[in-house]
Amino acid sequence: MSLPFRTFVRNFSTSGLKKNAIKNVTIIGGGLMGAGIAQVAASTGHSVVMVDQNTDILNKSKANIEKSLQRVVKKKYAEDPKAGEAFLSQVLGNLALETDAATSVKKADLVIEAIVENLKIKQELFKNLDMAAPASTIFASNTSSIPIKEIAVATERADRFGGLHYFNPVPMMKLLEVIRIPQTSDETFDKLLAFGKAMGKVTVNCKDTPGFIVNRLLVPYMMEAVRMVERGEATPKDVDTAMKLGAGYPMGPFELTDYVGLDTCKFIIDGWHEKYPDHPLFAPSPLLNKYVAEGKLGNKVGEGFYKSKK
Ligand SMILES: CCCCCCCCCCCCC[C@H](O)CC(=O)SCCNC(=O)CCNC(=O)[C@H](O)C(C)(C)COP(=O)(O)OP(=O)(O)OC[C@H]1O[C@@H](n2cnc3c(N)ncnc32)[C@H](O)[C@@H]1OP(=O)(O)O
Ligand SMILES: NC(=O)c1ccc[n+]([C@@H]2O[C@H](COP(=O)([O-])OP(=O)(O)OC[C@H]3O[C@@H](n4cnc5c(N)ncnc54)[C@H](O)[C@@H]3O)[C@@H](O)[C@H]2O)c1
Repeated sequence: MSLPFRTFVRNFSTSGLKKNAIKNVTIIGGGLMGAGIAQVAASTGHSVVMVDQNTDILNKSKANIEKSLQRVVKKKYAEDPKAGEAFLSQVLGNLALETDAATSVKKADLVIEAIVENLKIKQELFKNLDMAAPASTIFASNTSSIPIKEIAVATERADRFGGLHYFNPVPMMKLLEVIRIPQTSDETFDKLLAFGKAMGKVTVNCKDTPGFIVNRLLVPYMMEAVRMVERGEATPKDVDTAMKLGAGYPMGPFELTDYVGLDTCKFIIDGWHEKYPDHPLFAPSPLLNKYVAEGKLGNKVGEGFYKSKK
């Protein structure tokens, strides 16, 4: 539907930039995903506030961002180290750290939640943010598996709520799944799509169905991998080798689980098992549960199915 001319003109400032474009972004959760989202948003000219529970965690998140940025600079500015330094300081200049979520959203155009994969904790967070953020602020969750509508119900802004599902590692994975619920307004959805593109992502439009698109296909594949090992039919190493050399995947399922985090994987499966108790696919995995119980959560703690290289 084409915009009336006067609306078209109103939406553009004299500089030609879209006047209502998302500029100020708050990321709640500075873990694997939140730090990556903050890094890419700051690298693409957005003003970013990254929030986590304490300054120790935030300092570790920032250190991870700097490590990742060094890898980007080494590749992108190999011929011009000075430009690389300028890029690095510009990106870090776009990034602020905050432990108080309510303060962090005062000027936010968009809030992206990337905290633990737990519905009640996400709902509690958004309920509090709903009271602190301006009415115009859009809320989005980076959840892997929880229905966006079940998170949005904790707020009074379902029309300004959507899903932005990024992929790990965010600086390298081009895809962004943009999810709308029935109440998401066209304006909100358009802004989320435009923001994804402004971050350099290729967006796909998703309905609020279990696993959206990628995880709907990825979870069955990865769960069958772990059942194969539980049945004694193959080792994790051979399954990974087979999928890399036989199917051309950059990582096998067990390497990927270490990369994603065994805790997050367990949260996903436990959530779907609770919702669909009779579905055999989501029956808990004794092997995955054993590793999580032993604290072997993957690369982020140095060991999962494998001991981490780096
Ligand atoms: C099996 C047990 C059962 C488990 C149950 C499962 C149930 C739940 C499962 C669902 C989980 C869903 C999670 C989520 O919702 C959805 C996802 O995110 S799924 C994950 C998607 N991502 C992938 O599949 C990643 C696949 N891997 C890759 O693409 C590549 O391996 C890589 C990560 C890009 C790394 O590249 P490689 O070439 O392999 O290796 P290098 O590490 O040497 O990197 C090369 C080069 O790339 C640049 N680079 C790499 N990483 C970064 C980074 N983080 N930041 C910046 N730059 C990076 C860099 O230039 C590297 O060169 P170097 O610096 O090493 O010189
Ligand atoms: N790990 C992946 O590959 C991946 C990919 C896509 C989406 N996701 C989703 O992203 C979300 C985060 O996953 P992750 O892997 O980054 O987890 P993570 O454990 O690495 O990070 C979660 C962060 O949230 C913080 N946190 C928890 N509760 C908080 C609160 N109330 N306020 C502020 N910060 C809080 C934690 O301190 C931690 O730093 C989950 O919903 C997950 O399903 C994960």
